[in-house]
Amino acid sequence: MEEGTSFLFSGVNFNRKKFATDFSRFQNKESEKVVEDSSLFEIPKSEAEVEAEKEEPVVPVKKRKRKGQVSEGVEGISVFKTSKSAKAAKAEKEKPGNELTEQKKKLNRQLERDSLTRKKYDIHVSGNNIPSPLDNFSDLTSRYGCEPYLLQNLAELGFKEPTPIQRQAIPVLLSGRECFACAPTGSGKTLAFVCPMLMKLKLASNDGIRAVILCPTRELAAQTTRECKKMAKGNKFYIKLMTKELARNADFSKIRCDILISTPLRLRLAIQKKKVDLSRVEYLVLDESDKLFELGLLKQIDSVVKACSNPSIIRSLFSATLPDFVEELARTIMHDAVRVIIGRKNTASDTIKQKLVFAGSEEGKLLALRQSFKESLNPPVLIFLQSKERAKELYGELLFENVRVGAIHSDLSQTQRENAVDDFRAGKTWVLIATDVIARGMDFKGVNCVINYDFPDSAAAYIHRIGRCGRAGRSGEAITFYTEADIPYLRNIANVMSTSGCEVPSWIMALRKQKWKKHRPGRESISTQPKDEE
Ligand SMILES: Nc1ncnc2c1ncn2[C@@H]1O[C@H](COP(=O)(O)OP(=O)(O)OP(=O)(O)O)[C@@H](O)[C@H]1O
Repeated sequence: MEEGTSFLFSGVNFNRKKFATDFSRFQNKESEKVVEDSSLFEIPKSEAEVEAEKEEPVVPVKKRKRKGQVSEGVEGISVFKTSKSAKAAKAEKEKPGNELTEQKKKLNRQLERDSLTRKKYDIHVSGNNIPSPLDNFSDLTSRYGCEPYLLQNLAELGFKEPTPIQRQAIPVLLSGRECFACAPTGSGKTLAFVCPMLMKLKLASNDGIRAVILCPTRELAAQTTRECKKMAKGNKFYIKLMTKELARNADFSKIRCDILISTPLRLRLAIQKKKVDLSRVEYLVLDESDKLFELGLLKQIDSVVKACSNPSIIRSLFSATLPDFVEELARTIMHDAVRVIIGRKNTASDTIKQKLVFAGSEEGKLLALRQSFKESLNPPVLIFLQSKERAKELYGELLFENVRVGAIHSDLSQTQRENAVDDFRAGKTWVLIATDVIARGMDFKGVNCVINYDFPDSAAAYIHRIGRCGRAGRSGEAITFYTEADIPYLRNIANVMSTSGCEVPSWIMALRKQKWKKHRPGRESISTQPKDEE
């Protein structure tokens, strides 16, 4: 099917042989018509159906049994029905009664422990037979045979304890389950998908690309590549970042590559040129998945997912914001996926102090910014604007102040963009003026303050922008300027603020909630020049 007309993931083949038992079950049900092309779509079950299934003995089919799959951790009583073959269940029945009771008791104790751990770390899960969360990183060895190099790298990075998303998402992925995960910004999602990936791949091989990570921007792809390399230190994996040059000219059949990290556009280009074979990919991650599922990127994602045709692939979606439509879309393509949510969905990190400031006008914003710099400039500071034109204007205004300022937006060359990020990371610049190009995923250590000079164009954009500070448990401050034009959308941001425990004036909470389409009002240019001189 040509990409232009395909619906997302419709190119993934239904493996009838592999799912023969399931398929025959569908065929037997007169009430359910199976449409061949939609076989991968998971139709949500009604409560009655779920209840009925509880009563019936479940056909013991293991759909995605993989080597080394561990199922010691379970969610709900269904484990007695689903995780054992009929033969094993019969044998178990024949065991002396007390042994069976002991096993059940043990299992129940484990379930209780899992549930307490999840409660403690605010982990919310749904799905069948969910593996137990990790108590600590050494569980990776005792439960999954993790190689020492990985634990050593974790220790060298100073990671003593897994973060909540790591506690649950790592065992899910290691058990061969697909997963969609939502956890706050700066909560360690990268390691949550990189660690199981390295453990699954075990060693470098000549088999071609076995893992793909897709990121929405080049900067994030480059950062993820660096993180992967850090975690893989001591193992000889070939980890490649898809550059423009590689996407255009490289023949991947001639390049050793175990793990490929790319933006969707570049990978699609390589696929179209038939220079990359993704049929052996065992592990696919869509990072910042809600961004990837936005209209502009959907076609590119579609072609990548189709090209990853290995039927036993494990796909996972990670983001700090997971709108319902992405979940719904994901459900239709993922098989027996586990959903892992940390805290409440679509909330900001609670370590960020958030503030709304009425700036009145564009001129007011500039005055407020200068004032705040004068009173307390606490670098590093990130300032977000709604367009590259406005980012350039503000850069021009601040350049001659006594502040070391940098800028990043899509009009800069690749090298200039890299330099802007590197200089900010190295502390050469104190203030980085940016568009949303770095709003997601970028991990700048120790950003103290994020200023939304221009009001964000969605609640998700707000959460990601301010999430550049307050990472990995550190505190941070987020200031959002607003003008009259932004007032209709204030309530949406106020909701995010109050959910994460920040105070919001009651008049804002009393505003009507708006259905929010992208909000990018025309704004006066940023300038201190009196208007008649312009
Ligand atoms: N177990 C851990 N202990 C301490 N720090 C950790 C741990 N895991 C990750 N980190 C650190 O936390 C920071 C944030 O991690 P990461 O960039 O993966 O966050 P994220 O959840 O992907 O954020 P975003 O939603 O913004 O993409 C990084 O600096 C990372 O090194």
